[in-house]
Amino acid sequence: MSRKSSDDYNLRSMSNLMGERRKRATDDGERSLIKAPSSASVSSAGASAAAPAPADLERAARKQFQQDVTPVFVYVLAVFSAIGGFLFGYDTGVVSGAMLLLKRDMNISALWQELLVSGTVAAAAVSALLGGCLNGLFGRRVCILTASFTFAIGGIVLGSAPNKEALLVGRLILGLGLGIASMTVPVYIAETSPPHLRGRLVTINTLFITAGQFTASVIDGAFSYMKHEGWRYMLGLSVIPALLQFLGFLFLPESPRWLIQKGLTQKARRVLSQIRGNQNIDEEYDTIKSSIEEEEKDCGGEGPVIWRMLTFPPARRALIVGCGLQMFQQLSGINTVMYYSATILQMSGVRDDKLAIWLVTVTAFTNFLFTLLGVWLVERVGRRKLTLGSIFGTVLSLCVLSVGFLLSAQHSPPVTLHLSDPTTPNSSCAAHLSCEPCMLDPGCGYCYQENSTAVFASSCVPVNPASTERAAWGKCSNSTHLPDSGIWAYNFCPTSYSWVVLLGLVLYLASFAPGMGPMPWTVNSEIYPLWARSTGNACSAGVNWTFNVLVSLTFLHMAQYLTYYGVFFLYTSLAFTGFFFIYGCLPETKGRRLEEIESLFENRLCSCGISDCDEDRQVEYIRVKGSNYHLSDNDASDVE
Ligand SMILES: O[C@H]1[C@H](O)[C@@H](O)[C@H](O)[C@@H](O)[C@H]1O
Repeated sequence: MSRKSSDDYNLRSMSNLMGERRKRATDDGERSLIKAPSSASVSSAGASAAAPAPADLERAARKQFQQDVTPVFVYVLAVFSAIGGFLFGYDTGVVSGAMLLLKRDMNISALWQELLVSGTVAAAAVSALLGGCLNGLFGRRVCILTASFTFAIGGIVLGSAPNKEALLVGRLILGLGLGIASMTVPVYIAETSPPHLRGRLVTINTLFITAGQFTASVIDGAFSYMKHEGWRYMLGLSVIPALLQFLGFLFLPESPRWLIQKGLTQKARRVLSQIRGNQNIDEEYDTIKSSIEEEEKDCGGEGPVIWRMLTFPPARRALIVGCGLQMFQQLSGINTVMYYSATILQMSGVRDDKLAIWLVTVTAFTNFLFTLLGVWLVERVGRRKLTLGSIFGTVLSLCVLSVGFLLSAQHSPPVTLHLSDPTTPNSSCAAHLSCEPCMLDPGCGYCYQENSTAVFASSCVPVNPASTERAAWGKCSNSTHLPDSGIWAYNFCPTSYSWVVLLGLVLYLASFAPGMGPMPWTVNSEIYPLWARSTGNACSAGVNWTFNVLVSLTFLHMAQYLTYYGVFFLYTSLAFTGFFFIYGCLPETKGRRLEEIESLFENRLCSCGISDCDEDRQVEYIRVKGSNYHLSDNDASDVE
């Protein structure tokens, strides 16, 4: 029934619109569009020479339809929801700067640092998975309220933490909020947006993630000047946006789709008309309702949702696409690149720590700017082309980064003075012959002086157990840089090829941020049928967080065995594999109603089969299935 009613809805809407359109066609371009038939359409429709092409009619009608349905409230919902994205970016980004101060104030060991950073991400992975059940049971609004409340509590615990144990508790609480927010917000935005804006509004959530990361880097920079306790402000400030979102959501409505699914139809009707402003919502409401009823009959049988998804081919294909996208997003190394951008900048000759912190702000801002480009592009070029173009650029820029690291390693400066270690005689540092192996050894660092000749012999010396910012002994052990002391390079090597790495970094952000950054979230919010949406998003968000923690935790260890360029070549090959996955599996979802998208995954060709997935084939497929805006020959005369 729903396919039929969905067609009726689309045809009726467009017929009405076309009628009105003719009356008030003032725009010359569009008037000629309606009047001028294409030869192809004439022959295909078998109509007279003056008849408009169905595709042209559809395009004009769709454009008008879209202009008619964009009330401001839709943007208000999206922005308040996307504060969840802001907190995601802020809380994951701020910790690197806070850690520098915490190391000083609380003398935190390397293990505890790792726990404080990765504990949050690991907790997010678990709570994203649990978030699926919570969403199904209590709805999107309650989940967003819970997440913002959790963020606020986490921020308060962190800001007032008396010791490292309390810090860990605060970071774990934050992680719980992060997981729920990351899977709920895109779903809520997608379910409340009109189809023609859905991609853009969901992508705003990722824009807010990058805005949160940028703000975190600014706050890190500003509070790094505080002698003591600056970390309290850095970690505690997230309470403000969390409370803002909490208060906002006390007044914002539940997703109408969830309400209909739960049988709360009167309320759903009220909410839908509130969201759509003064539009007539009858047809949209009927279409959603009948699709949900049909889905309920046709959703893979009995048992837990995840089991039904795995055994029902269209839902299983959607799940593979959704989780695959999130996995390849993280395997492309975004968080390693962001996290190590300070190191990359130090390689390029930035020696001043404070300046390096501020330059990280520039990296974060670049990420934000290019995500903004993604917001602009997503409804113009569509999800598929944007993601493919983005991952292709990401592969190329990862190649540039890897070559930069390779050249730097091959021209690594030598160790000219091999000192025997007075305090730790068994240290491996004395054995390293050049900076590269010395820097990759976690126990050692390279001590040198810029442009020095033999006067200042460069050496590989053990790191100070209390702080990686100094050597255990020798010229680089002094924190107050004396005129004859050296430069301490703990995780980088001086190189004249740093410009290649810097170029790679800029290209990477420019390619990754518009597509691979936001599209996995956007696509996941729209590809699952309603009965599987919470679970599908929970799984894919869980995959995102799991690979996030895996990639960040393994980077340094892998670099020890594979070197920096080895690891970046590995990311290159993983991203290259991702390109083929996306090429073969990702259908175009632009402009379709959520209820139509499921049918894209009924087609084996266009979802994880052979790579033949171009838009024309999809359009044809859906036309044959009779579930799209496309007009058949008869429909064209209806519109006339
Ligand atoms: O989409 C986001 C975004 O690209 C962020 O910059 C990144 O840190 C996240 O891990 C990712 O999920």
